Amino acid sequence: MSFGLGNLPYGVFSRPGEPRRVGVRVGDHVLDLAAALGGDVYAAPSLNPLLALGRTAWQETRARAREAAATGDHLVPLTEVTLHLPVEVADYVDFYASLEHASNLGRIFRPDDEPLKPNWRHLPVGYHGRAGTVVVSGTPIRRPCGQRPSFGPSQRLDIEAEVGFVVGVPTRPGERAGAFEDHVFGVALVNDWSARDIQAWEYVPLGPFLGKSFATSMSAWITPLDALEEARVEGRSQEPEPLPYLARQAPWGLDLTLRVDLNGETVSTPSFRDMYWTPDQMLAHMTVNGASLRTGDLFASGTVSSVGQPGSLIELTWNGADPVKLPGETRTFLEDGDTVTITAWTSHGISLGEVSGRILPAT
Ligand SMILES: O=C(O)/C=C/C(=O)CC(=O)CC(=O)O
Ligand SMILES: [Ca+2]
Ligand SMILES: [Mg+2]
Repeated sequence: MSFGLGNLPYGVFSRPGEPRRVGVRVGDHVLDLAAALGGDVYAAPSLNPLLALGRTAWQETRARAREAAATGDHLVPLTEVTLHLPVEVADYVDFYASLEHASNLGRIFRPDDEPLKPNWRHLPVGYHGRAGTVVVSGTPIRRPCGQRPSFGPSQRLDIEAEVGFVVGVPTRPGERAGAFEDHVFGVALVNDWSARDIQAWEYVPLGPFLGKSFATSMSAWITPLDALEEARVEGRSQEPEPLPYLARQAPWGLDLTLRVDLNGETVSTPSFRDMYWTPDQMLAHMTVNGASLRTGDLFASGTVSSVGQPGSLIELTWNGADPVKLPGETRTFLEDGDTVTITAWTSHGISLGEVSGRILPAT
């Protein structure tokens, strides 16, 4: 069964006319944690109070949720609930950790330069995104307007299939993060919607801004790290060897296969296993300067692209030169009414749920 007792991801749900509360997905049901376990932490409208409690409490909650799920009580059919943004997102950071994606985008955006800038193999390159525009899967996405450079609706609206990491335990200013599993609660699927025409014009020299800040979608379900134990793998080998603060202390590569569906047709199946930088290295890098973490921080891997299986349309269609074929039509970039759904699985059958969104016309 999908979403069996080895999975048990967390989300926030409501029944009609009732307040939001924390739930755990069990098959096609939501386990109402406040009803099953009692406690204010689960009656909250976001996972943040639970996130702040730390690893021992996360593991206790998981063990108790598994027992409760097995009894069959307090299970609400998914069809009777609305799912909400699971996390009150504090800060949002987006990395650029796929060698294939970074090389492809370099070739497309900067054809006269080396595809990878000299820093790329020395640190996980990233930028700060806009936490306030992170939306839950299923939220419609309005096509953005902006300078392309003439003003108007984006004509190159794209997706980025990513894996996101939700921070539970914060750090104080000046303090570096400790072990990955002591800070990171779990994993989400992310679609970092990107207006390539706006991006290409605005990004020099400071990086992405309005081309990516209009909306970022995340899955309704956050998979706890403990559900991914069997998917952990050594990261890809790195040359040159990273500085000591970036040294991997434990295997935090993840054997996940993503699937990108455009209007119901699978267009790519990138592997997260092939990422160059692993999420523990991203966390270490993000805090090495003393920048503090907050409960609810979300950091995403950057586009997950592997050889022949890119996580964006700009790569898949080579900037529109080579359209993808769908039944009875083709696509370069997204059209109004298109729906993109990203799913992911471990090789052991743990599902990371989905992140989905449909494009609405510009206003
Ligand atoms: O190479 C560039 O100038 C831009 C790259 C991106 O758009 C990628 C980005 O947002 C980070 C990522 O998703 O990997
Ligand atoms: Ca991105
Ligand atoms: Mg975004």
